[in-house]
Amino acid sequence: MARRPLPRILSNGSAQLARSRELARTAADSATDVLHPLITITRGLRRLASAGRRRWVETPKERRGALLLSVAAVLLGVALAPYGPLLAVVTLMAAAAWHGRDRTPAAPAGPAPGQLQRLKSLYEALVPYFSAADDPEPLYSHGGDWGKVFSEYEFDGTGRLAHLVISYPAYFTDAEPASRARIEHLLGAKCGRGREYHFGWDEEANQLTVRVLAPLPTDIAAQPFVTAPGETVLGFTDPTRVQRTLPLTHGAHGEEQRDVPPVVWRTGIRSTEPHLLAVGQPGSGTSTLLRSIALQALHHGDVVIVDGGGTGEYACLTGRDGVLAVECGLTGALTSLEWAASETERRMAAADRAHQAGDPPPEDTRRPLWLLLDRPGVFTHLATADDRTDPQSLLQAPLRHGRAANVTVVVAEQFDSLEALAGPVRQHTRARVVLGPATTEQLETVLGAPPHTTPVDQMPPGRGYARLGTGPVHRLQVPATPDPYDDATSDAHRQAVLDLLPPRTTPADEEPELLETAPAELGPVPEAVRLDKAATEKVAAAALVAETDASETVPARPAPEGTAVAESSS
Ligand SMILES: Nc1ncnc2c1ncn2[C@@H]1O[C@H](COP(=O)(O)OP(=O)(O)OP(=O)(O)O)[C@@H](O)[C@H]1O
Repeated sequence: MARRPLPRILSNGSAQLARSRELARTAADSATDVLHPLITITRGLRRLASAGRRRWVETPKERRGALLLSVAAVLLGVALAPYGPLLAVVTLMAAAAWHGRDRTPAAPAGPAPGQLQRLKSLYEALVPYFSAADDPEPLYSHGGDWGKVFSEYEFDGTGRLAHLVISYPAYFTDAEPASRARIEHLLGAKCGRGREYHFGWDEEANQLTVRVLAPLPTDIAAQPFVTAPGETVLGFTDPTRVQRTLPLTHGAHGEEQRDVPPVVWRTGIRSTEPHLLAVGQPGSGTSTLLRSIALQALHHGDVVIVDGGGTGEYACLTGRDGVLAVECGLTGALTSLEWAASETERRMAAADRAHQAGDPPPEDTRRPLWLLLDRPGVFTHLATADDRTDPQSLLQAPLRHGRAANVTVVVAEQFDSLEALAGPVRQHTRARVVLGPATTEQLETVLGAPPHTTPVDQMPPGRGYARLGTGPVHRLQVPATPDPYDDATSDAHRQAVLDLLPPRTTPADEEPELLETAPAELGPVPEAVRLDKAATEKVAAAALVAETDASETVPARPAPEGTAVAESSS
């Protein structure tokens, strides 16, 4: 069947439309030019008329007669004088043209004097970095033309630069992090401290775009986030790199709503960063991050918490549905992690058997299990002193096989104990978070790349950076998820956390005896899934390992020690 051509209006309609639009615009511009004097005179007449009306209204009633008489006398004089009416019309038109002129002040043609001074001094500061002695046509030279290199600039209400596009010579080594860092440091200082700047290097066009970033919101408290299973919200960031937004409530009583771009971490079978490491100075908010992750994880999975800090920051989770253990001592930590290691192996073996039989993985291998370790370095030191097993050595199986077995490991550690982290922990935690104040070197060591933003002078708690695998470095603000048992916690935040806690399944006073059982929906609790501090699980796990011959599913190959953190995340 022959194809019929489209009607001309459809085939080249958009070109015609554009042409007609252009014609209409030209006609409108010409008409405005021609009619401009008429428009001015009309506007002037209107202004004169309203001035006359105002004068009439302001004149006291007893004097209005005299005023009317004098106007009539003037009109009569004009009418009788030779060329009077003509002269009167010309005078009126001239007065209307004068009063009708456009009085909006013309926009300044360039920067204001203060702004000009800022641009000039910024240009001068960049000269040593962007010039070379043997450059025959230097783009930057002392006393040179700043207009050639600052193609766009914008100032904020306080007169400080808010946006700037800088051209630089092609020979500048913009691929070298050290060269970039020098320029970014200089611009951060010259454009005004106390703000965060984003630097966009366009290596192809030899252009650097500097943007001032708004502070991240600190008023977002813990709340149910609209995410899919397997997604965890680490915190919030700015919209420059993240397209997705989450609808959130905020404000003192959660009365306001807004959409905020989140940093979402995906875990489970398809995750490329199945485990996370969070690092910070003391008090930077890493425990809060772990609490926030635990509350989200409990929607779909079970959680084991090992708290090396020992300050009881996770007490609110003890005995809750899905919380298998909250351990603050070395013995308990070892017991729980031994169980977690054997549970990982059990899941692997069960899934393997199902694969070989051509069946889907059994239900009890699919429920996510989360191992949250806060400051495991403390237990490592204790174990070394007492010549006992390092709890971190028990993480090998969960770290190596966690993705397939639906076991996720999250470790929080302080900067000064980073060397206490075992090799496998550094190697397998490819999702990274740094909270609180940190030097560029520290950020690079943990994240594997420097952030494209300048550091903040005053870091609020829970502020930092996140990087998932080899992705971009995001600014991060963790939602406020404080310990509800802390006296310093505000009522609104306490209530927000309490609302998210699952119901208690174990009376608190039974905790020391029996920590937790597996959730009811898994059916009868298999021996290996019971976490009983009286060491029942050790026996059960040992029996299970013997039964499934774990050496087949979990290679006993020791993890490479001493892997640099930077290497593992880049
Ligand atoms: N995202 C956040 N929003 C608001 N406040 C926070 C946030 N994160 C932490 N804080 C507050 O900062 C303080 C320290 O937090 P947190 O205990 O989590 O820090 P930490 O890094 O675990 O320190 P430490 O190991 O010394 O306990 C707490 O008072 C906490 O409420």
